[in-house]
Amino acid sequence: MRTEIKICGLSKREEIDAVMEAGGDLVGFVLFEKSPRNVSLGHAAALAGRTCGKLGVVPLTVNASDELVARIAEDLRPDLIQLHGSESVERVREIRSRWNLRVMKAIGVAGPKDLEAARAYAPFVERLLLDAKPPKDATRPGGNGAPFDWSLLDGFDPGVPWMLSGGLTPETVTEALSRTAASGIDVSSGVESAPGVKDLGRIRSFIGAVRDADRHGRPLAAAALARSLRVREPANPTTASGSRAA
Ligand SMILES: O=C(O)c1ccccc1NCC(=O)[C@H](O)[C@H](O)COP(=O)(O)O
Repeated sequence: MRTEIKICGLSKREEIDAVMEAGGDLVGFVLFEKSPRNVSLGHAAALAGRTCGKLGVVPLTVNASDELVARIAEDLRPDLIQLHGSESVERVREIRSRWNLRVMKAIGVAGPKDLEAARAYAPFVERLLLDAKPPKDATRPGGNGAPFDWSLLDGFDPGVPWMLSGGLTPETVTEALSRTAASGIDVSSGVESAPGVKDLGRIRSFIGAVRDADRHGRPLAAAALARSLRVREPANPTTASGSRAA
C-alpha cells in the first residue's frame, strides 16, 4: 500500500520541489498568524501553483471565518481544507457543503474520549488527522512537535481515511507506521531545523523512511484498507455452479 504523506507548514518554492522530488503527496500551508509557519493566502496560492498539480494542496485554518473559507475556496481551490480548531460537526458540514470543499478535520488526542469525538466527524469528512493535544503553554493548536500514545489507536477504525500526526520525525516514523493502521502520515516540526525553518534533507529522509515502510509492507494498514474495501458477502452465498453452498 502507499501511505499518503503530508508535509506541513511550507513557505518556500524549494520546499515544494523537495516534497515533489522525494515522492510526497500533500503540502500544507498554515493560515494562522500566531504560527511561525504562517503564510498569506496570496503566498499560499503562489506556492500551490508550484505544485503543477502533482501534489495535493492543503490550506490549514483554525476556526476560520466564512470570509476566509470563501477566499480559500475561490483563490486556492484546495484538494483538502484542514480544520485544526474547535470547529463543531455542524460547522464542518457547513464548510463542506456551502463551499463544496473536501475536509480534513484535525483532532487532538490524549485519550479514548478524543477518539470518540473523532468518530463523530467521520461521516462528514474526507480525512481525519489525529494529532497530539497541544501542551498547556502552547500558543497554537498544532505544529507543536508533540507526540501522543500511539497505543490509543489499537483497533481504531473510524471508517474514513485518517492521518497520524504529532511529533513525528524521520527517526520515529517507521515505528509509528508499524504500530498503527494510519492511511496517511503528517509532519511539520520534525523536518525543521528551527520553528518554521524547513530542512530539505529531513524532508527527504522522512519521505524516504515512509516509502521504505511501504515497500516492506504495513500489515496493520493493509488489513484496515482491506476491511474498508471488502464487499458485503451475499446473504446466501452460492457455489460457482449457481447451486446453494453447503
Ligand atoms: O504547524 C503549525 O504551526 C500549526 C499552527 C496552528 C494549527 C495547526 C498547525 N499545524 C497543523 C499540522 O498539520 C501539523 O503538521 C501537525 O500539527 C503536526 O505538527 P508537528 O507535531 O510539529 O509535526
